[in-house]
Amino acid sequence: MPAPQDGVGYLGPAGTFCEEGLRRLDPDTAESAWPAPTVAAALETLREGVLAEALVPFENSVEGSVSATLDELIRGEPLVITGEVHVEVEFALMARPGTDLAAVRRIATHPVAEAQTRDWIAAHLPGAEVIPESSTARAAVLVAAEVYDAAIAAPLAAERHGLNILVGGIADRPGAVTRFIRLARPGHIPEATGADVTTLVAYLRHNHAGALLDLLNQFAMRGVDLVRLESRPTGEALGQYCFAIEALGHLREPRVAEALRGLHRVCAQVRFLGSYPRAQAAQTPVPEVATAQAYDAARVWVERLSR
Ligand SMILES: O=C(O)C(=O)Cc1ccccc1
Repeated sequence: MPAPQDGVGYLGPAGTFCEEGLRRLDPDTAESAWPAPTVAAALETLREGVLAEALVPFENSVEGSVSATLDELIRGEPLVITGEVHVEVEFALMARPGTDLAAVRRIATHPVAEAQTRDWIAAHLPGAEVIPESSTARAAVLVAAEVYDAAIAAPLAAERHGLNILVGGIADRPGAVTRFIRLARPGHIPEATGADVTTLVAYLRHNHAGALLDLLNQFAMRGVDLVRLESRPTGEALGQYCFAIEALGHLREPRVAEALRGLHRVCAQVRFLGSYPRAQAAQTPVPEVATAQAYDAARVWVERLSR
């Protein structure tokens, strides 16, 4: 199935957790959305201008970053995040009708799902081999095609691909949440809501003592709360890293804009990856000294002084 012009893509095939996320975020477009074979294919199609938007996994509460997505955002042509959705994932072991648990030798699944069901597999299927696939639903498709004995995927995938659930709820830590992000080409920034997050990638200018502290200070000095900081290899040489940063607030809030100006001064390079509403829509508390009014009053004061 080719990607629809100006449509929405997601990590497919049908029955992924990503499809569940899209249904929650945008039920109207979910029906006509394009199931991309990989995260990279979804983003490439978006960059080529065929798709208008894509929804891909970004982070999991147990496993951490989905590095395939983060690295694509760090390295490829710039894209921006315009929204996010959190999905509570439930893992089930599924097989073709007629297969019982004792016959399961080869299990396919996505690496994030494998990491969250490892203890269960070791306890219940100690001899089984686990094979990574590009998505949980792709694993289910390959079980239906008799390539593997069983898949670990969402119950929705069993429904979509004619499999039976052998055992449900097999997560080692129940209640894991995956965060999916909605991506577009740069050009549109959602309005500030007061409950927003800004995502960036920054490269330090010099590797001197305190370089990372200089970067962090840009946020601390402006009362901007960081909610994620992660180093990723730049891919250029061993020991060279960039930092993926997430801060509460929106580019159009003065304290965030000031922090970004500061970053621009102290960093070798900064890539803006979007300001968008948080999935948990609690309003971000802003210190009195960092409100838009406080910044405005300070700007007016300096302007007056220089007249
Ligand atoms: O493979 C999927 O279904 C995805 O959407 C990616 C994923 C895999 C495992 C946990 C959360 C998201």
